[in-house]
Amino acid sequence: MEHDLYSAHILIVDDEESIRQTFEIFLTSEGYQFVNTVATFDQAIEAIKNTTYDLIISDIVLIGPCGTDLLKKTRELNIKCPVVMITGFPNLETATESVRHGAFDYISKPVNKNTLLRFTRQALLHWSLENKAEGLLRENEKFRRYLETIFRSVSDAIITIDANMQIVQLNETAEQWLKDKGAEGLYDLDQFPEEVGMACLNDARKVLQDGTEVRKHLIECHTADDSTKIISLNASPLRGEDDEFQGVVIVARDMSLEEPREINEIRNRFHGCVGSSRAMQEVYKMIENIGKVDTAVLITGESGTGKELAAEALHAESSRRDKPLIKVDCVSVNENLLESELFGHRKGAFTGADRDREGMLLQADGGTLFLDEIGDISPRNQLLLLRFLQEKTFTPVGQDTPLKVDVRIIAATNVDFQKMVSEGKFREDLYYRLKVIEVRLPPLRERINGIPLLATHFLTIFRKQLNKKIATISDQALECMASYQWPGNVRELRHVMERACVLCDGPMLLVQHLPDELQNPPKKETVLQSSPPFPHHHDHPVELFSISPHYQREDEKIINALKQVNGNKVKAAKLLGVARSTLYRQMQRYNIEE
Ligand SMILES: Nc1ncnc2c1ncn2[C@@H]1O[C@H](COP(=O)(O)OP(=O)(O)OP(=O)(O)O)[C@@H](O)[C@H]1O
Repeated sequence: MEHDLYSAHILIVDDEESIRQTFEIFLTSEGYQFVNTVATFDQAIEAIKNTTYDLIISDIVLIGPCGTDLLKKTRELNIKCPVVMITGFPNLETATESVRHGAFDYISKPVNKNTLLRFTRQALLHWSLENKAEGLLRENEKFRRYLETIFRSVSDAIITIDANMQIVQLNETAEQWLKDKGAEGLYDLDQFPEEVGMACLNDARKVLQDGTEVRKHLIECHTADDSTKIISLNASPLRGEDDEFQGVVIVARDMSLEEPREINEIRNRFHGCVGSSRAMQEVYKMIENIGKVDTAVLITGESGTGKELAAEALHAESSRRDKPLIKVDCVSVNENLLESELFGHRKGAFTGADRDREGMLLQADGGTLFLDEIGDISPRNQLLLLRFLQEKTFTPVGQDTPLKVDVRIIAATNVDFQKMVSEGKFREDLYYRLKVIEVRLPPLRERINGIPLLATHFLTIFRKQLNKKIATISDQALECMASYQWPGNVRELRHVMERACVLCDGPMLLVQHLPDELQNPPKKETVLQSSPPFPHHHDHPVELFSISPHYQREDEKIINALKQVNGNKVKAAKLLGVARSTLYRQMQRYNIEE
């Protein structure tokens, strides 16, 4: 903020040269970088038209039209920056009058340095706060429009009812459900098919009484053409700012339109993503919903969690799917070249620019631009990107006129953005603009239920690639995968599976084919390995190390095997299906005597 104040543009208007000079010196010596001075009303108007000023300081008395005329003219030109008047004693009346006309304040002559600096600072602080408030308003408006788009575009009927059971709002789908349209804009629950109207009324009353939601109320609805529809209703209380009850929102879904998978709800794949964990179901649903709207999206998640795959899925879910998806890895492009890479350049714009170059934004016109590792871009590129998001226009390096394109931006990062913003490394305004919609990809350790499916997916890929006959993965190997922390996430799992497939020559992928760090998970987690790690239903967190009577403890298993073969470790290892080295390690770990 302090820093911004000094880069403000200040215009001094005074017909006395000595005053102009003194004011300019006072301000520039304080650190203000852009101070311009003019002598007359006409010169001031000319200056205002050429430059956007943040503050105008004008003498009331000028040769020709006066300072108050200048004030009025600026307002006519829709310039809202603060105007401070300078006045001599006889003109005090005019000065107070000008404040009534919208001047920020006035200073009486003679003006000393401290007074000038104090007024300048106050006016600029006020202006900066006002701009910030306006920015927030604009953000709010954008968010409102975004919600409205969703409200309009969803295929569920959304009905809002006030505390008197009167409909206050319907979305388009709900309007289509009305059997009798009635007078424009006036709706009643009676206008819906009878069963729907009644169910809405009853659910709304229940919400009103208990103050809690009614979820998945399934009703039959008999239509005019004698078919039966199944409608699922959800009713939630609508509360105002101070939590007081304002009504009920009912979301009704025609289940007969649903694809069977949505009733069943678990999806194992979504575009290129594989994963059945609950966390990934949320991600799929989110991508499906936001694919349809055009807002910028920020994908966050640790390295290797599938951010690029998510961006591809988002593009495929959008109406832009037949247009290009252009990907830029912001860290792999040289910082200085990124600007021309994104925005393009004209021949001769810089040394080495020997011909015009079309930037990625232009290539993505009509489609999507995926900016990977956006946290790493320079402040200048952050600014240019912000401008593009605000205005949808950009200017290639070395060109005067801006170009307009229709491109959706999807950005991804694996760094803690909020921290970068608070450390001043990333622009807050750009951050907020990007994060209106955020898709967070959970790290692999938070979705261990999905590991068997992913591992099998990679097994299928590499088995084919390497021409192997590996049919499956042992439960113990899966247990090791479940208790590992996966710093490299799915990418690391992919590598682990590739390596294991190379090493494995039998029909089953075993613990011995896994890297050491997976075979030896941290001590506390290896005390017991008993129940199978993955229950058949995927939607409950897995209890990895509970004791089950059907499974022997690992140390007992080893002792028994050793007993059976009279302590012969080669034979015992074979019996247990592990490498001899693994057996030695396990014996050490469990303190089993030779
Ligand atoms: N859900 C998934 N299903 C199948 N493969 C996946 C999944 N998630 C990630 N992968 C695979 O893991 C690797 C890394 O994925 P991706 O490049 O999308 O991750 P990222 O989050 O963009 O990584 P980084 O932050 O390092 O750029 C790729 O080979 C990708 O195909």
